[in-house]
Amino acid sequence: MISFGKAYEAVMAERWTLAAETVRLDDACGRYLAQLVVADRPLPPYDRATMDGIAICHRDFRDGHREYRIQGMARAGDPRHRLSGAGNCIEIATGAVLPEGADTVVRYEDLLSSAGAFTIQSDPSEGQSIHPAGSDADAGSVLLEPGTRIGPSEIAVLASVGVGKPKVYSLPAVTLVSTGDELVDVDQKPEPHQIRKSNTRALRAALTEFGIVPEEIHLADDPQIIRMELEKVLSEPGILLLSGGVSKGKFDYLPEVLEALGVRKCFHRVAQRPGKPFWFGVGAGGENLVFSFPGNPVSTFLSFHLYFRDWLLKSFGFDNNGQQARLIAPAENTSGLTQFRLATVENREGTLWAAEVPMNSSGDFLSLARAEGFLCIEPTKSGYAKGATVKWIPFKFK
Ligand SMILES: Nc1nc2c(c(=O)[nH]1)N[C@H]1C(S)=C(S)[C@@H](COP(=O)(O)OP(=O)(O)OC[C@H]3O[C@@H](n4cnc5c(N)ncnc54)[C@H](O)[C@@H]3O)O[C@H]1N2
Ligand code: MOO
Repeated sequence: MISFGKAYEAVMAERWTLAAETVRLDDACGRYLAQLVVADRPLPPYDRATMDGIAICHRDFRDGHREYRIQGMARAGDPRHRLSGAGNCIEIATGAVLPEGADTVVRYEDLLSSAGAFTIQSDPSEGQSIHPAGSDADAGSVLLEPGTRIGPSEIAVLASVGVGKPKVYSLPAVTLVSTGDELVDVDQKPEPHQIRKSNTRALRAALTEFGIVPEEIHLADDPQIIRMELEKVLSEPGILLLSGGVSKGKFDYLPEVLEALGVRKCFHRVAQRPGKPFWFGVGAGGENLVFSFPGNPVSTFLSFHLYFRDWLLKSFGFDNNGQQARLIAPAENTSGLTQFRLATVENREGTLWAAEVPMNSSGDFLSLARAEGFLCIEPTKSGYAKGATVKWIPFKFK
């Protein structure tokens, strides 16, 4: 059995080379950029009016002009207009190009309208209500770095500079494997001695965060079938996420079958609770990583977030190991195992404060729905005072 720290390091040390592919912009949300994105022109590309009103030359105002004759109307989408002659103005819409010869915009609220003219009733400053060309970014400047997670705001940036098919990191092929003769599908009515599969459903849902659509198989508790099915999955590169069948039961065949199929065991059993029987290995040629999670629902769920999610983020270039929370109440852990305890958090002035959520056992998946993440409580003789800072593994995001 190895320590949690060593197990975590061993998983994170596994490198996975991510290829790149292009996707449609509308399919890019949640993916990770594999290219540099630069401004194709200054942003904004022209001096842009930020108010509806009139465009004037401020010198005219300084020279004492208060009434301005309307020379025309600049709408958003019009080519640049030209303002000429002292005491003239051009009406302008928000988003329109500032006319040549104008340097200031005065909003309608500060104007008195009369036939063919506007009178300024405020004291405008030179250059007001203009978003100057290039003030957000110069042409050629870097807007997004490779490794950036593409969210709605990054989509806006990509769209604005004309990247309609961004290059993103390819997603690893993932196969979800459920094991056990007691399991039936969600749409089946379980016999009294059966339960519905929930682990694979939860992991499939968790994978949507990354846009990963996994393959799925179920293995009956039969070593021959397990071997045959896993051999097929291992013949293609990819990640296997298994749940169940790795502890010490008479029907827990996975560790021996995986090794017989040439998957090198990196470790089996971690000094942690839940999740102790976790088995992790690397397939021949390094083309498969096998995360064989303990079957108890909380163990599978925790192990996925603790190991697989951080490993995947690391493959995209992120170190996700730094999240912390402070304990609302004192805690103890003299078990000698790293304990992961369910909790909810409250953000108080930028600091997360965590309150533990009771859990009956690692079979109590209902408790997951009441919590927002796991606290990592390392074993210690001295205990944790109220306010102590510990590692925090969130799985719900407000
Ligand atoms: N003698 C020992 N027994 C056990 C030990 C041990 O160290 N010595 N460890 C215990 C711990 S800790 C855990 S966790 C479990 C893990 O066992 P397995 O990984 O072999 O998992 P299973 O026995 O197949 O299943 C455990 C439990 O979870 C349910 N399960 C499994 N898959 C699903 C699924 N897809 N959806 C919903 N529920 C699932 C399964 O029905 C079992 O109730 O071993 C302890 N035993
Ligand atoms: O991993 Mo087991 O979950 O400690 O119950």
